Amino acid sequence: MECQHVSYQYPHQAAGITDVTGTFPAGQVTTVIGPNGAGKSTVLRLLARQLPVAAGQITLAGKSLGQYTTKELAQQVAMVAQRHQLYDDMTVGEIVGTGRLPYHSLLQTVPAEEVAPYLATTGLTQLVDEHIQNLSGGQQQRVWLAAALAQEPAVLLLDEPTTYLDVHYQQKLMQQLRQLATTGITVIQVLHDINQAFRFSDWLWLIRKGQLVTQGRPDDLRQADLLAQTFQTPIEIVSVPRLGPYIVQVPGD
Ligand SMILES: Nc1ncnc2c1ncn2[C@@H]1O[C@H](COP(=O)(O)OP(=O)(O)OP(=O)(O)O)[C@@H](O)[C@H]1O
Repeated sequence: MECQHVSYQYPHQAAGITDVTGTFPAGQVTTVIGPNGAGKSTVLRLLARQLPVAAGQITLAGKSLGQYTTKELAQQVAMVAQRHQLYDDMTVGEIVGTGRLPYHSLLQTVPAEEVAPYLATTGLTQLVDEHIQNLSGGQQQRVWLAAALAQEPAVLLLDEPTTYLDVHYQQKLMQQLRQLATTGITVIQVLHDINQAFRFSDWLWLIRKGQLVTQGRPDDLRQADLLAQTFQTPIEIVSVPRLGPYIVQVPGD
């Protein structure tokens, strides 16, 4: 997936993103990082075509995103959003089944066996008949992930997917996303934990004030000055035994 000179402004707002050109390498995990309000979620929403590009273009497999039909796009791109509508009266199995809808006609019900593998990979098999409102925030987050995986997308977008997860599931999710990428899925996520971003990504986007500061491999972008400038806070890179380089925020003068 690629952005070429992409701009977007929210109606009646100065905010948005400006002239963003960059790539999301296929079959790799790209993480978008940057301060609050930098435009990270806006980028994801443009990639999911939830917002229209105002200038420039986004391409997927060489074809402009605007040229995909809604159904084609739903088969190609899945999004795990930051906030979700809650379907209180739906069970876990039913919600995960919604991910299969782009592959069925409207009147068809989704067979349970189609949903089972995605429940299994997200550890939800035992909760299949549970109503979503009875689940914890972290369990609900896994339901949305399972629904997105059930879409069998070429591109998986995740906006702060670790927010409701405890450290165990955060780690598990990061490993799972890497595993998914090895199967050819292009993973694009927004994370706030910089160290997690550097550790579990193949490619990074640094965004600030609606602009792409730079993109590159984690090893090339692990520079204290660059990160300090992007986040406007003093940063040092220290070495932690068994973990390697670790980015820490240090008190300013
Ligand atoms: N629906 C909206 N209408 C108007 N302005 C918006 C809307 N959504 C976001 N913005 C503005 O656009 C800018 C970028 O927002 P965005 O949510 O993309 O940032 P972000 O980097 O994801 O932030 P955060 O880290 O806080 O989630 C911000 O200034 C925000 O106030």
